[in-house]
Amino acid sequence: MKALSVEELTVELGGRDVLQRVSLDVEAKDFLGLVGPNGAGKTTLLRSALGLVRVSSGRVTVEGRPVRLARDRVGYVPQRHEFAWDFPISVADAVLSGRTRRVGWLRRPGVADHRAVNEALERVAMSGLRDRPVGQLSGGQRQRVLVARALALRPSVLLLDEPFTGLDVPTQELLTDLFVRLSREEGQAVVMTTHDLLAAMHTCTRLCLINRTVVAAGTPGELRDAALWQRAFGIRDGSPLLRALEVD
Ligand SMILES: Nc1ncnc2c1ncn2[C@@H]1O[C@H](COP(=O)(O)OP(=O)(O)OP(=O)(O)O)[C@@H](O)[C@H]1O
Repeated sequence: MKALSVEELTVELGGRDVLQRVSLDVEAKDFLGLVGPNGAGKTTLLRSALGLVRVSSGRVTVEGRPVRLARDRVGYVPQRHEFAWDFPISVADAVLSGRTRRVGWLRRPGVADHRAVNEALERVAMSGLRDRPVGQLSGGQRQRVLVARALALRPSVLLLDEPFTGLDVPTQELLTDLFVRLSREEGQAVVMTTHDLLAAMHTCTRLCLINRTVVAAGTPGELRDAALWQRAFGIRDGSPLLRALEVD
């Protein structure tokens, strides 16, 4: 069974098709890089897998079930600016809030919830800052909190929206190692949007080039045709990017 399956998905926003007949399968153990230019519909695609956007046609399923029945199986790391950092809560409580879909708004968190929070904080090396108000964190620390918040749900699909933006190299490496381990060793499906194409080529097991529709998908080795990248990004022949990507 596919961890995540997108079939002929069309999404209309503001009177136009932002996604047009997008189809994509993600298996457990995949670390999929979703790449494309600004406005290509990457975030919209992630949000569709969370049931946060109205689908015009097509469907999205998680482990064979419609997303509305599988919300507790999908962890989401939004772009950093989307989180309410001025909310007066501690790191541990922010991470615990990731369990809401499992705990519900009314039930008090139990032992399993606190254990999941502790484990998630450890995985992003943030245990030492668990009582710190989130408003006092640096950008890299905030990103690690968002990742821990998604992991606290123990999801089978982890969706990451530009997780490396503005991070220093050690934090990028810590998170890259974590995402690789989660997918390859622990069998989660990880889907990441990114503008860092070189890093995606090196770390992702598969890439999907998207520009409102899927231009190409495959392993990095299968995407060595420069024409695909030119079509997805609208870049010219001989662009330095094509050389950097070593495509021809
Ligand atoms: N709520 C909305 N109403 C109308 N249009 C929207 C809405 N949300 C997004 N869009 C439009 O949908 C398109 C795709 O946006 P989306 O954020 O999914 O792209 P993206 O690939 O993630 O872009 P970026 O790389 O810049 O983050 C854009 O043209 C955007 O303006």
